[in-house]
Amino acid sequence: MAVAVSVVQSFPSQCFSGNGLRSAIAFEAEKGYRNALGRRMRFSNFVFSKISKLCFRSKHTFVKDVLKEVDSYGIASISDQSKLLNKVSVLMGYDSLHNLIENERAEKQSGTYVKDAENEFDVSLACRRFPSIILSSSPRVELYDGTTSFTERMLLETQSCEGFLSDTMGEVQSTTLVPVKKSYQPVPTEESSKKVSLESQKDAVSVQLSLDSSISCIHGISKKRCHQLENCGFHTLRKLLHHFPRTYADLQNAQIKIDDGQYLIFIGKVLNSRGIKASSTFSIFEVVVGCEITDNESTEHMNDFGDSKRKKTIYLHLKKFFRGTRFTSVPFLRIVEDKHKEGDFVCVSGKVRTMPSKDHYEMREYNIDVLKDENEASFHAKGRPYPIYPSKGGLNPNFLRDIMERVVQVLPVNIDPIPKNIILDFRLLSLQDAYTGIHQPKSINEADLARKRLIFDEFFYLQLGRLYQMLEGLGTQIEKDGLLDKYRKPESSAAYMEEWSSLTKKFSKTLPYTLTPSQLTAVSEIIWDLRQPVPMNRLLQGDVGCGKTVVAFLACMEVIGSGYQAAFMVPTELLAVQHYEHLSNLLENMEDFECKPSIALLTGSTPSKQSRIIHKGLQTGDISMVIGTTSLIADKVEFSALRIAVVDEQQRFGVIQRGRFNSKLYYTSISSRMLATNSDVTSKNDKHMAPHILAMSATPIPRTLALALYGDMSLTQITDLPPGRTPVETFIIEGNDNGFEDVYEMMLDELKVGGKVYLVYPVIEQSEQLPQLRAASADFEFISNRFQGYTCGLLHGRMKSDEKDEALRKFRLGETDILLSTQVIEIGVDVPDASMMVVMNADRFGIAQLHQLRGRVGRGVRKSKCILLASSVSSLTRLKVLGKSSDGFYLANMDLLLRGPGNLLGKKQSGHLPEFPIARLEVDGNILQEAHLAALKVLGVSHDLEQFPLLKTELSMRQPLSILGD
Ligand SMILES: Nc1ncnc2c1ncn2[C@@H]1O[C@H](COP(=O)(O)OP(=O)(O)OP(=O)(O)O)[C@@H](O)[C@H]1O
Repeated sequence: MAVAVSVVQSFPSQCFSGNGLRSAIAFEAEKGYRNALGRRMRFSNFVFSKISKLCFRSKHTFVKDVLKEVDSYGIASISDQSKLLNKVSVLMGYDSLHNLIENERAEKQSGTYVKDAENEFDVSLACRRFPSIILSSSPRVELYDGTTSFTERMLLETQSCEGFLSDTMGEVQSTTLVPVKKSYQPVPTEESSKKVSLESQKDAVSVQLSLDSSISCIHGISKKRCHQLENCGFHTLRKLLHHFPRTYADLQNAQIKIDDGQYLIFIGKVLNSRGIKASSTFSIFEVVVGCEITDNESTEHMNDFGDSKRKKTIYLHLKKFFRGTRFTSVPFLRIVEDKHKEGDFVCVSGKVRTMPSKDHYEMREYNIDVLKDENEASFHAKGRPYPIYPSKGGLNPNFLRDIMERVVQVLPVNIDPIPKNIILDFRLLSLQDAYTGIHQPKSINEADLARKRLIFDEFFYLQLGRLYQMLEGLGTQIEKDGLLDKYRKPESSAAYMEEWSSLTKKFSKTLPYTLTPSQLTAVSEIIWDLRQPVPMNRLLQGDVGCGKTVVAFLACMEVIGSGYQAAFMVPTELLAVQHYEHLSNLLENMEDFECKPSIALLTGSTPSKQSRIIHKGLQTGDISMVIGTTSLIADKVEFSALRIAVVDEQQRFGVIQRGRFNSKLYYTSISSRMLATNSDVTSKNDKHMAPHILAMSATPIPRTLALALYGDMSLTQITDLPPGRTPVETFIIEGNDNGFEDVYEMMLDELKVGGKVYLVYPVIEQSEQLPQLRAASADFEFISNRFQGYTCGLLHGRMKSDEKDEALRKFRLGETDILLSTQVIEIGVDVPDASMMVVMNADRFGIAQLHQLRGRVGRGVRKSKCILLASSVSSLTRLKVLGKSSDGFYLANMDLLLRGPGNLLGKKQSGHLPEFPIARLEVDGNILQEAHLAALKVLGVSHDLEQFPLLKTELSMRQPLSILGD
């Protein structure tokens, strides 16, 4: 008997459910036995092949025995043949051979017979054939004769309903992880069955299960389901568990008015339950729950006692559908019926669907909890968050919820790689609790805590990985400790350095203005960093026009003063030329001719002969500083001693491009060529070192984002603007006929008093697809005619670089009064006396982008204005934020919140932003900071993570370690 028991459990009927086999057996039993030997042999071969093909554990003793018997079927006696067919029928989920034959007949007669795998019974058809129980109008459907056969009892012994019920739409495939019960036990109640199976699973699996175990080890999952999950990319438990709920339905306690599709929670009594065998492979389970609901708000129907609450009873029809012959067996249907007995007090939550009969509602996605007594109701009535998963590959949401529940229940406790003290210090949930809390929360608070822990993990491993790689690149323990210290206290990581090199001092004297306090602090911080034994990796941020360029120039002078070289990389040729001219002008004013550094401009448009000369000069060290575009990082550009690389508008470059400078190493022992310096930059050790990197960002990046993008960068911020700047007056106007007329009037007024106007367009040419967009080229003639007596210029990305330079030069020199441009001027263009900007179709630009554009005016002492023309009334609201604030950090934060990091950073940069499946940078900044601290803490204890092998493994699982900058 024990053998039979284990077999029933281990070899699900699904393996034998093909109608072909059933028909063959039915035919053989009815017509066969007396068949000719050859025919019987053919039948036995057929059965043999079916069983061996379908049964995944054909080595099991019982199956081996069955196969042996099948093999000798052709020569067996009639009674043995009959016994064997009976055995195979039972294995197929039928009560007996007789039952199999009946089913075959019934299905053929009812016309529901479909060949083999096509035997899919339509749910709606089944529902029509077996309408819901409408109390008092239809009696309880009795489908069974009430006798429980021996085989049924066997099934009762070996299967708790739980396995079946949770795999609502699939058949069960047992795994070795579940212990087989050897002796008869009473049918367990729901509570006890759950407990026993959970504990035993846990014990059994804890040794073997890990987050990266295959999903096939989930108890009771069918092969079909397994494939389905794998096709959706859920190959491991981790992958599956990381399919997080999109949201949680806020289960409301049901009120008098119930709308279709609402997620509600009800307390009520089971009035009826039934299991229906709709076909040989399809069954329906229905529970009817009667709930009394009150209307707390209504005061209309006062009763005799002055009770203002209206009450009524509604009926919930909870339905589940099962596919597979095993689920149509009498014992199974009995068990599911008995799970919810008449009179049971239950709490039901889920999505309601209205039914044609008044006050009757159907629920197909639901949770049901049997309550001990009425006292428990108040606890449940508070509502449990109901996870709603993002759809994936057409997976049934109920199935997803069920499978998550099962996985969560068997997760071992010891899966957490993060050390216990970090968990305690940062008040985190354990990983196991976090997975439970996110998929099966008892309250929203629990879901929040779980979410926090999982977000923490996303950030933590990112920070840990980055810091780990940086530490690996450093030689000594002191350097490593120094680096960690630096990141531990970012605010005090740079000391104020008053002592500048003589070249830096001389250069600062050539400036036509005095540096603002914030510029001074920034220069000093950078100079301090330049003198550290580790390469600097610093991000210089500041609002538009705050004067970052000069700070970077001063940093370059500091290294040039000690005999090293500097490179200044910008994203456009326009900007390279502008910076080159700016620096050349400043250097011209320098009195001491002797120490004047030689500078060069290298862009894609530099003639090749001149490029060769520049390459040579950089190689020999004759050129101290080069300004250029990405041509600077070309392999053929070799430096004699590159000590600092400034990357302006660094968000326009990828990590790889920035990282390329790291390969341009220099030897720290190089002798100082500029003897005038008294700085102490050079180290005594003769070793090579990567250059210092000073990145500059014009789009202020919120601290959170900066940390996520460049967790390895120190931050310097310029917080004030040069004196004399008046805030740009911003107008937000709807771009209709009247709006344009007003704007043209304002432009005329500005031009009359000698102002210069930028007109910014979203596109160069008019497009048929987007006729509402104003185009720069198309408008040129119109604007020229409209503003006769004033000259117009055109600037856009499709022009040749010398044409662009020329257009900008003319505008700067006042040869043109109006510059029609696209967003090419957004970055870095500096024409201090430009006093007005009009942005057409301003809603096409992001808030941070508009702030950048607006920053092109108001860069001098002239009072400036910026007019944002909205394409429609609806877009006015979003733009109004620019009218209210001129703080770039605030606006960047707003943009981050409104449009997310991808849009704020632009395509290129956001491509380098790691993916965070659950975290949202715009709101989870504080968790990122904590994760950063935690990573520092861990690495502080063990630089190479040798003391935390689990963390190291997890880290390499999550992000294969790669060399920085590549
Ligand atoms: N301390 C200062 N006092 C007066 N003017 C200054 C000062 N510092 C810089 N400037 C001037 O302010 C203008 C803007 O400076 P700069 O181009 O360096 O700004 P930026 O921060 O790079 O701005 P953007 O991000 O818009 O490119 C320049 O014309 C520069 O000469």
